Amino acid sequence: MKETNLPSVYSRLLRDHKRGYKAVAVLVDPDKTTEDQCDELLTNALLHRIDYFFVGGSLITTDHIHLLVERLRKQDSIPVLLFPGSNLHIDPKADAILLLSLISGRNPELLIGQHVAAAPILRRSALEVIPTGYLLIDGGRQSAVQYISNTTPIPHEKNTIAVCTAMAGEMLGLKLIYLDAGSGALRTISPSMISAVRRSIEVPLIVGGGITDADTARKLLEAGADLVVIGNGIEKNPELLSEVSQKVRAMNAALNVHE
Ligand SMILES: CC(C)=CCC/C(C)=C/CC/C(C)=C/CC/C(C)=C/COP(=O)(O)OP(=O)(O)O
Ligand SMILES: O=P(O)(O)OC[C@@H](O)CO
Ligand SMILES: [Mg+2]
Repeated sequence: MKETNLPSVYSRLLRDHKRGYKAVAVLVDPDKTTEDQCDELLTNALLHRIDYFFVGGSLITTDHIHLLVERLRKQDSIPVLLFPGSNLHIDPKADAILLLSLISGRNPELLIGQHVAAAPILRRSALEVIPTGYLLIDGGRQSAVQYISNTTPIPHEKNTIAVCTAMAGEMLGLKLIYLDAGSGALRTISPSMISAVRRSIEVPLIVGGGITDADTARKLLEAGADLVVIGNGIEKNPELLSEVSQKVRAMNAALNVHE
């Protein structure tokens, strides 16, 4: 791992969860981001004090994930986390990897199979591995993850299924729960599902999919998410980054929780 003054990524997530700090991650899709766009995004993210970069996609067809990770890691304050669609998306230069297990689905390859193949590579790397229970929730249209993973998302309004799945993931030892409505979702995860899951687990909770305005980000964080992830929304409207950051910083200030 790079020499840095930051605590490890997971201890930062856990500490922030315990003190009620609300955070924002920008999802960088290697297929949709040129090197110039990446530099611009980095400048913007530093200016507006975004908390994390997630790098990944369900399918990556270009080969510059390594270049992007390298560029994003030219700074020390925003950790770069791999958000992999498969075990082909491992870059040893990132700070950490969300080792996703797709626990809402019943595809053994994405529950444990790919992890077996990835294990020796991860062990040899200096990447911080964060075991993550990944739940795909219906977001109103078929997402890339749903198609690629060949799994059925949890229905939008079935909070109990999401709660029991998240609890089982936590009991199995997963250190984060990620509720994803899918990239470009027409509707985000509902605040009621977020609060129900929040009340049932102790580990930090990540929520993403279909967030296109700052007020929605605020509502999902208020419902109990610790961290919201935004990809398409910022790709389509770069101003959203500063809007969300302002809103979330105001929330943290009102809660008297400091960066
Ligand atoms: C064992 C390792 C290293 C990896 C396995 C990873 C697993 C189990 C993944 C689960 C399912 C999956 C395909 C998740 C991908 C999540 C992701 C990176 C989504 C980002 O959005 P896209 O789906 O690429 O959206 P766009 O269509 O907007 O590009
Ligand atoms: O691109 P969006 O819709 O913001 O989704 C982000 C992420 O949660 C998808 O896996
Ligand atoms: Mg993608």
